[in-house]
Amino acid sequence: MGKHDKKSGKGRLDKFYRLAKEQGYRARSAFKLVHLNRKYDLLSKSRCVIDLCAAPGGWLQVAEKYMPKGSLIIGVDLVPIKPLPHVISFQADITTPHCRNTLRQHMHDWKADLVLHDGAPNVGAAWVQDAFTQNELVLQSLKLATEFLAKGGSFVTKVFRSQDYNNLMWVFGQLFTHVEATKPPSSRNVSAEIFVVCRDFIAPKHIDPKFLDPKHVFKDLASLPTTITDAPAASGIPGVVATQASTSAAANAIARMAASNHAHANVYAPEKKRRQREGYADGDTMLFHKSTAADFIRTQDPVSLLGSMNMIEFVTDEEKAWLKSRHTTPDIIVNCEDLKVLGKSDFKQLMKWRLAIRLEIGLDVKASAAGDATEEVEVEEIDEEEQITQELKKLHEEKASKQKREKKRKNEIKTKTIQKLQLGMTAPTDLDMGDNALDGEEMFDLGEGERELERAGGKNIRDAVRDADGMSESEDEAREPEEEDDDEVLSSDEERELRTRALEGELDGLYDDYKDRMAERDAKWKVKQMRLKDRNYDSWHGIREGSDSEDDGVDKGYRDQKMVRMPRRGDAPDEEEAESSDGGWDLVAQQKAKLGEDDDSDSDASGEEGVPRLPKAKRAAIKIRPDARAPEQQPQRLLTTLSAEQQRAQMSRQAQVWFDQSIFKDVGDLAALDGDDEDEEDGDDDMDSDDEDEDEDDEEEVDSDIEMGSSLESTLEDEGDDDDDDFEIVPQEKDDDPEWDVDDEDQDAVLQEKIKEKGLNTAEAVQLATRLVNREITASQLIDEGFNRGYKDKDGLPSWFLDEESKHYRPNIPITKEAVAALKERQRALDARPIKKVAEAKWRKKIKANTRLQRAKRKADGVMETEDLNDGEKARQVAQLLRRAASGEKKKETKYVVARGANRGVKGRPKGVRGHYKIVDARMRKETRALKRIAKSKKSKRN
Ligand SMILES: C[S@@+](CC[C@H](N)C(=O)[O-])C[C@H]1O[C@@H](n2cnc3c(N)ncnc32)[C@H](O)[C@@H]1O
Repeated sequence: MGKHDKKSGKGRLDKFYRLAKEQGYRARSAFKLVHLNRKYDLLSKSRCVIDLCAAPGGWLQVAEKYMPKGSLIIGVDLVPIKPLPHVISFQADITTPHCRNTLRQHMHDWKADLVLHDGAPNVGAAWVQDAFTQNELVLQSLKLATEFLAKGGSFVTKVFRSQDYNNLMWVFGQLFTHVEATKPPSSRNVSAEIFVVCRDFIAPKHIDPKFLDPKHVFKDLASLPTTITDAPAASGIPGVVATQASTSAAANAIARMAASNHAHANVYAPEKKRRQREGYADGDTMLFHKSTAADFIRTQDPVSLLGSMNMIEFVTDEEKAWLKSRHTTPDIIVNCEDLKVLGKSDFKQLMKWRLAIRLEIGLDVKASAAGDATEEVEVEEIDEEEQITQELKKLHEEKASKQKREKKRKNEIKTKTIQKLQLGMTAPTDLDMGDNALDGEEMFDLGEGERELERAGGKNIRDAVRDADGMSESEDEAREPEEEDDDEVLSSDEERELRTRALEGELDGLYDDYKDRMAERDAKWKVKQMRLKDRNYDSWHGIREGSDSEDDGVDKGYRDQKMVRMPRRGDAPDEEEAESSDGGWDLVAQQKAKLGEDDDSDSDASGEEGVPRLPKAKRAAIKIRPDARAPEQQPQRLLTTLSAEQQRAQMSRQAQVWFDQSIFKDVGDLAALDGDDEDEEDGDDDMDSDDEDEDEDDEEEVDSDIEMGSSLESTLEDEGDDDDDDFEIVPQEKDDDPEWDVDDEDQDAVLQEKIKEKGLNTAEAVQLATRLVNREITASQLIDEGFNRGYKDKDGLPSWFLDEESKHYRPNIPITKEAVAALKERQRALDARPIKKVAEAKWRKKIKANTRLQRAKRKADGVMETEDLNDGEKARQVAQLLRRAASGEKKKETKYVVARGANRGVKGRPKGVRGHYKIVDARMRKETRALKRIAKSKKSKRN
C-alpha cells in the first residue's frame, strides 16, 4: 500500500477515520460493515461468521458487537490479527489448503451463517492488474464460502469494478437468490471498490469447479457449463440454471441481467472504461443509437435505454404532443438530443420527466388499477427510479462538494479553535485605565511570545491557524497506516497521545498568538492578566460575581456610602478601598494587605531598589494593586508567565489567607457580630452607644493597675524561644501601666485579639462558624470543600488552561447566598442610621475625649505627688499620660503568665501566648490580689 496524501482523496482522514478512533475500531473500514449491516441486517441473525482477510480486525469488532452473544466468530488474514475478545483468529493465506483446513478445525460440524471478505492484495501498481488479483481473491473467498456457508446463508465481498465485475456478478447470481452490489457511505468515492451482498445461499450439492476457477470465470465465460452443477435434475434446485452464452459479450449481457438491480450503474459511470477495452458488441456496427420517446416512456428498463442510446427523438404525433406538455421543459428537449453528454442530474431530470408523462397518459394509474403481474413490476420500477434519483442526487452532491470539503474541514477546525479561545477570553472593558503603571518585571514578555513562535516551528502563527487541521503534515505521514486500500489502520494510544500533544501544542501557539494580539489591542487586558495572577487579591471574598448582580441593590448601597468591601475581579482598583481597614467586610483584606507587606519585603530583597519606601498601608495597597508600579521599572516585554517560585509563593499566600480566617482559630460568639464596638474610640464614625458607667469601672481598674504595675515590673522577663508548654494564662486584667508597652508588638496577634474581641466580621466567616458550631460540617470537611486539591499540580498544563483556571477558579466556600444576603441586609440596616444618631455618637465621642483628659489630669496629679519619682521621671510619665489622652490610644493589654514547675525561671515567650505578656510568680499574684483587697477594704472603712 502506498502512501497517500492525507489531505485529499483516498488518504483523507475523514469523518469515519475519526469516528473509528472515537469508537475504538481498529480500522475505518469497520464502518463499511456497519453500514452494510444496517442495510441488510446481516449480523443480528447470524450465529457463526467467518471473516476472510480480517486484519487488523475492524470487521471482527463489528461482528462481535452486533452478533448475538456466544456466536462463533473466526477471522483469518495473511498478517497476524491482534487478539480480540470472543473472536478466534489465525494467520493464513486464504488461497491455501492450510487456511481451509484450519477453518475446518475451528468450525467442526458447524456451518457459517455469514462469510465476509474484505480482502485487498497489496499490489497497488497497475490498476488493471490490481483489480484482477482482487477479483481472484474474491473468487477464492467465494470458494471458501460455498464450502462453509449454511443454506440460506450470506456472503459479503468487496469487488473492484473492472471488466470482470459482471462475470463475477453472474457467478454470484448462480449461487445466491439475491445479489446486490452496493457502495456504503463509508467507502470512498475515489475507490473503485464496491461491495456485493449475496443472500440466501442456494447450497447446490455439487458445484462445477469451473465456476470458481478464475481462468474460466474471468477469461472465457462461454466455456463455463450451462449449469452450476453437473446434474441439475438431481439437485432439483430452481434458479441454478444459467443461460448458455455464446460469446464473452453475451456473457456480459447475462451478467448484467443477473445484476439487473444495478443496471443504473451503467448510466452513471463505468461504461466509458469498458467500451474501449471490449470493442463493439457483435453485430453492432453502429456508433449512434436512437430511441423514440414512446419507447423510453413505455420501456420497463428506462435506465438501460438511457445507458445505451445516444438520442431520444419525438417522431409520432403522440410524442410531439408530449413536447407540449408542461413537464417537457426546454432542458428535457435538449437533453434528449444527446444522451452521451449528460450528467447525473440530467439523467435524473429525464427519469422524472418520464414518470410525469407516464402519469399524464395514465400508464401508472392504469397499472395500479389493473394490479396484474406486469403492473407490479411497474411499481417496483418506480421505487427503483426513486432510489436511483436519490442516489444520483447524493452522488452529485458529493462530487460537487468534493473540492470544497478539505478546505471546509480545515476552516471548521480553525474556526472552532479560535472560537473556543475567544469565548473564554472576552476583552476586559471594566478595568481602570487611569493607571498605566504595570507591575511587571514579567509582564507581557514579548520574548516569551517569540519563543512560542519559534517552538511552533518558525512558522508564522497565522499561517499555523490557516493550516490548522488538528495535526501536522509530517505527523500525518508518520501515522499513515500501511494498508493497500483506503482503510487507515488506527494506531494505538501512542498515536493518540502524539496527536493530542500536537493539538495541544498548536492550541498553545494559537493561544499565545491570541494573547499577543489582545495585548497589543488592549492595555486593559494586561492589567487584568496581571491582576489575575495575584490570586491573593480575591481568592477569599466568598461572594461570587453571579450573586453580585442579584444583590446589586445592596452592593450599590455599599458603594455609595463608601463602605469597604472585598475587591472583586474586574473591579477598578480603588485607593480608598485598598487602604480602608474598618467596616465589616475587610477583615480578609487586612490579612491580605498584611501578607502583601510580607511579599513586599520579599520583593525588596530581590532587588526592587527603585521602589520608594511607603507607609505600610500604602505598600499593602500597592501589592493588592499590581498595576500600580512605576512604568520605567517594567522590562520591555509583552507576554508573561509566572515562574514556578512565584506560583508557589502565591499559593502559600493563598493558603495563609485561608488559614488565617478567624474560624480556624476561634469560633467566637456569633452574637458578637451585633456586638459592641464601643471600645473602638479611634474611628471617626463610632456610632455605638456607650455606657458611661462602664468607663467609670475601667477607670477604677486602671488606677489600681498603676499601683500594681510598679510592683510587678521587677518580674518582667525577656522574650525568647522556648517551646515548653507548662504555662498557665492568667485571665486578662486591665492595666494602664505604660511600662508594658512594646513597640514592635506582633500585628497578627493584635488582629487575632481584635477578632476575638469583636467576633466574626465577615458574612462568610459567620456562616462557616455557624455550620461548625452546629456540627453541620467538620473543619476537615471545610478544608476539603474549600480547596481545589488539584490546583497546585500545574506541571505540564497548557498555558491557556492555566489562564482559564486562574480566571475561573474560586475556592468553594460552602455558604449560601441567602445567608450572605441576610448579613448584608443587617449591615445595611446598621449603616442606615439616622443623622440624629450620628450626632449623638459624635457628642458621645466628645464627652469621652473630655473624660479621658480629666482622667489623665487626675493621673498626672497623682504622678506629681508621688515622692518616689524624680522630676525627670515624673515629667516623662505625665507627658505620656497626656499624649495618650489626646490620641485616645488605648493601653495595650498584657497577659500575665504564671510559670510553673520546670518552667519556673525559664526565659522566653511561653508557648501559645501571643501579644504582650508578663511572666509572673503565682505567689506574687496572690500577694497582689491580697494587697488590692486590703486597699479596697481600707478605703471602704475610711468612707
Ligand atoms: C482491507 S484489509 C481488511 C480490513 C478488515 N476488513 C478490517 O476491517 O479490519 C485487507 C486485508 O486483506 C488481507 N489479505 C490480502 N490478501 C490475502 C490473502 N491472500 N489471504 C489472507 N489475507 C489477505 C491483507 O493482509 C489485509 O489485511
